[in-house]
Amino acid sequence: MILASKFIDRERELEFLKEKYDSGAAELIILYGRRRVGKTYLLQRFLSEVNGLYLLAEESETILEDFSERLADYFDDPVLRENPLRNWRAFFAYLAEKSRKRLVVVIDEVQYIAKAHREFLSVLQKYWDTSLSGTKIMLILCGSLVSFMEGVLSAKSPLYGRRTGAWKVEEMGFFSVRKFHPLSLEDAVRVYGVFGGVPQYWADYNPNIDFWENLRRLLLSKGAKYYDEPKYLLREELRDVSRYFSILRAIALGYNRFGQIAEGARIEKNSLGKYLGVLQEMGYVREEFPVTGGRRGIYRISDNLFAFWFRFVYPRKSEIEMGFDVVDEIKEEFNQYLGPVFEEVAKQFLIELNRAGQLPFKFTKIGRWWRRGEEIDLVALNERERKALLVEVKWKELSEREARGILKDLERKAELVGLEGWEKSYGVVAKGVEGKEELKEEGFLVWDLAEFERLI
Ligand SMILES: Nc1ncnc2c1ncn2[C@@H]1O[C@H](COP(=O)(O)OP(=O)(O)OP(=O)(O)O)[C@@H](O)[C@H]1O
Repeated sequence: MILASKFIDRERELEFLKEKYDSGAAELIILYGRRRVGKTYLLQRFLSEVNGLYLLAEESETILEDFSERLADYFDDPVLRENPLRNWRAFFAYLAEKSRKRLVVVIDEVQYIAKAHREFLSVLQKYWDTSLSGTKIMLILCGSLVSFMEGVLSAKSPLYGRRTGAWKVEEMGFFSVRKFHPLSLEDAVRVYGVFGGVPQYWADYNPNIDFWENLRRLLLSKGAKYYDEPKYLLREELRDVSRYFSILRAIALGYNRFGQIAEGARIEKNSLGKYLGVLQEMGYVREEFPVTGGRRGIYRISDNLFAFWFRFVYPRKSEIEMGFDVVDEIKEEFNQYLGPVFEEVAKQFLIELNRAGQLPFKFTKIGRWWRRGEEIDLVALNERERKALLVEVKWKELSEREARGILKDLERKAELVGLEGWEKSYGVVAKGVEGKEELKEEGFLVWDLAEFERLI
């Protein structure tokens, strides 16, 4: 694979890999994460720095023959070329033999091997214990089936206790994916709302054409590359997706509490927990609690593409199939959809400011707060210093009057949070805020998109 010149972020991941490399000792690393999140790209980048062997398992009957060929090429071994490895024992024995010096071997899409060759992991375990662990190999197993990979990490797996490191590659944050294209911040928020922090989608986004035209081409027409993406991703991991579909659809429509979801998705309460657990493990759903604590959380779709798709695409599939353009219909609700998306972006923004020491105090916790119909978009706390920052987030241009109204209401709501005796600061984040400077002079914190721009 040829690396495009632009490589964005992933510093912590690269550092993790390099540290393991520098140990010089045998390392068995598990690297995993959602499809299209950039695992292969990261590993290719790492390999371009340290040199090593990249083996991609394909869904084929001839994985071992293919790997033999790759090994024969890499080590320029004519004997191996003539006599391909016959089983996984021979494969690991060969790697052990070659690992007297530091040798990095990446096996990508490892789930395909484990599916076709059930003995793969236990043979690896045996060879790890008897020989590989005493060599200088750095073996990286990479996979995109999150449920499978978490199984590999679990106590029941043959590799339990052997692995020397594991890393789940997560989506990128807004301020990272933003670097893909020179978009206005407003457009970047819209793209983030649809594609989240998944690099592959951003790489496919064309900044030279209009946002909605991009969606038509990538998502909103039959046969488009991501037209059926969530269905495809779920089907890869799960046998029967229908119940998961109902649950995701219910959450996307705004049924967030456990009981509401059961009702909306028409699923018995006593089996809903299991399904939600699986969706959480795969990273498509998360449970959120008020920042000040609470036993009962609300559920949200944590993958923006899923949130967008289940809200806007799935219910319009028959229109799209018939070739209708659904953009105008989606436009009507899209701004409202972006509300929570912008809250998430604002949260990441505050985290960046916090890291840079640009807030009145360092917070150690941030999240939403709600109780009995009242809610505050972002509450950042330092419990030891008893300091709190309370922030409302609005995806719109605010007049000074509106901003004042919001801040006043925030002061009222702050009384309900239970922060008596705490030092409190109040703030607002919006697309734009009229009278920003006056409000700041009065001690409020005010950020708009122009301030975001300064951070980047
Ligand atoms: N750090 C990055 N910087 C710039 N572009 C990236 C980065 N990571 C990923 N990409 C883009 O996203 C694409 C998909 O990444 P990659 O193939 O590594 O994903 P993956 O997690 O291996 O996916 P899959 O599991 O579906 O194979 C890359 O081809 C590249 O265009």
